[in-house]
Amino acid sequence: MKERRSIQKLSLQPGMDPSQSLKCKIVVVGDSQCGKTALLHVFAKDCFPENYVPTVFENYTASFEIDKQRIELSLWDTSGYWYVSRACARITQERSDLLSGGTGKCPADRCLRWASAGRTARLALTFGYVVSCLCQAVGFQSAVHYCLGDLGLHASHSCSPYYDNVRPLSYPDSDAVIICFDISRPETLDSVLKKWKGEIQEFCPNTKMLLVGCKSDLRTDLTTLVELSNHRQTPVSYDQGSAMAKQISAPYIECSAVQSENSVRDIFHVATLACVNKNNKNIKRNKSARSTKRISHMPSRPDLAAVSTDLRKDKAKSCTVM
Ligand SMILES: Nc1nc2c(ncn2[C@@H]2O[C@H](COP(=O)(O)OP(=O)(O)OP(=O)(O)O)[C@@H](O)[C@H]2O)c(=O)[nH]1
Repeated sequence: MKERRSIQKLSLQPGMDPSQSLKCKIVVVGDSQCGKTALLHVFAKDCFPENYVPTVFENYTASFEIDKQRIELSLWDTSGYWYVSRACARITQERSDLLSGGTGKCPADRCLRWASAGRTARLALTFGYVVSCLCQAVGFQSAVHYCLGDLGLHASHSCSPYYDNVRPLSYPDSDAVIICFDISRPETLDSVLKKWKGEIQEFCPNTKMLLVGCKSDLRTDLTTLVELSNHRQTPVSYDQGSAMAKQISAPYIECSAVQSENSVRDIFHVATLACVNKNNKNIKRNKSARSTKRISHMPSRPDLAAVSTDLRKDKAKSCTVM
């Protein structure tokens, strides 16, 4: 796991004691290719990643300064591949006809053979390739719909792929979880209820959630609009995102990692505030042992409580949240 550090834009105030800095752990989840890595990269590294590389795990560090208080952020990027083995198993079982003629020479056929052999982790990495082969057979939208379909409704942990076993390792001791979806792919918003809310409630039920609509620039992108309208779809509206956020009792924020660094900063600003407020509440509960199912140690951080009120004021100044 690589560690990246950035404090470029976030300097300590003169005279401030660095030992006073607070620590927050923020985990970022969401469907594959919805924009998690770009979000983190823009915030922590100040640049938009040019090439898409599927994430297994990445760990970033950055620091934030709010109202003269320095806050060290530990940022965890996770894999969005959760439906891979289900999708591929389903393709294997039901739709091998789509790939008929495959004698082992067709790459998709080989991928499916891997699936049959149970090499789901490896298969996950080639999932995009399977979809692209399906695209050739049945067209893009059908392939995507087929692979995503209503899998989430039926997904259970007993048949979850490799990444579903690995991702929960990120959750312990998290102060906030950012659930991302892609504004240009409505099905990724559906996954918030089908997948992410449940997973977070299982592994860290007391952790604050934030819902983030990524790629807001694509809401008005002509190609995106045409492609979606061909399938009688539209980009996710602000109101739809906001309604989902209400359902999961989370703040809602949108951003474009490609167009607006400020929108990305706002997200981490709000996430940091959520962490601080959460710890403040924990302290008020008299450091109660109401920790999560799999979190055995949640350090008490009285210093977080001290700045909580100021940070709330700061939030009001610079962020627009629900
Ligand atoms: N137009 C636009 N494209 C974006 C934005 N953010 C990310 N992308 C693109 O979306 C694709 C996926 O981005 P990632 O950040 O790697 O997605 P991810 O959620 O980390 O994906 P996994 O690692 O598979 O879970 C890449 O091709 C990015 O260039 C954005 O704000 N606007």
